[in-house]
Amino acid sequence: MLELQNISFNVGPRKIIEDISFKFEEKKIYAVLGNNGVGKSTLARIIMGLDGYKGNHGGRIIFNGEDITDYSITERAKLGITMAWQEPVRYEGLGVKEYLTLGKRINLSDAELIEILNLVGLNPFYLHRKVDKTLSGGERKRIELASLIILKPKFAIFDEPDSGIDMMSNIMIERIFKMITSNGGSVLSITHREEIAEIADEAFLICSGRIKSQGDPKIVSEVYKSTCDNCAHINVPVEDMDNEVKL
Ligand SMILES: Nc1ncnc2c1ncn2[C@@H]1O[C@H](COP(=O)(O)OP(=O)(O)OP(=O)(O)O)[C@@H](O)[C@H]1O
Repeated sequence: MLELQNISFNVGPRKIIEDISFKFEEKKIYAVLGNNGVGKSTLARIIMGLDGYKGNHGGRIIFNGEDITDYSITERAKLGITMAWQEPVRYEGLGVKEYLTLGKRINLSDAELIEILNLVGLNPFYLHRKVDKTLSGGERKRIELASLIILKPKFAIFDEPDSGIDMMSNIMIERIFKMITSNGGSVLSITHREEIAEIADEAFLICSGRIKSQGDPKIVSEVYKSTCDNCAHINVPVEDMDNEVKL
């Protein structure tokens, strides 16, 4: 469904991502694990086609048989490739209901909207709030999650899905992911938390820009715990690892 072919990404002489290939299948949940600075978010930005991360990774990205390597972020969004952004909510001042239904362009009843608000941990009262500065950061993020679910993405990336949100239980995160897969999408969740990775159907572990382990999330999570805690490879450029340079 979405295939990464030989993706590499350098910043100056430093290799951030080193020849990553991976096939994501339809309606599945994936998790990427890895310590700080190993290249997880960089990979997400490459998939999204963000400025500075498009056309300079040497590989190809294929989505449902279409080569989207040179597509802009907007063209990818039109195909349903999306990301839960860290700095959510763009339309200040709109009512939550208008915001979630894109100004009523998406036809959803109040009952359906309330069900989605409930899924992200907000009570029905929020339907009558405004998307403005009176919302807390966590509330904004939950509303952004609700809007992402409503858009029925084909490929949704969550960078630390619970960041900035208290009381976002694993069960809640799992329900959000499963709602997306039941609508026909796939999920890629970037996380440090093994228990969130274990929600996935398949996980992979990145170490210094390379896939170090992939497969059953419980096994990948074990590899993560046993080899990445206190790892000296955090932020070490790949070429240094190759030369076994000690920090
Ligand atoms: N455009 C860029 N310019 C300079 N350095 C970059 C750029 N993009 C990524 N990096 C560097 O690449 C490395 C990997 O960054 P990335 O954000 O992908 O890490 P991560 O695995 O997501 O880490 P974290 O868990 O801390 O979010 C970091 O050292 C980062 O500073």
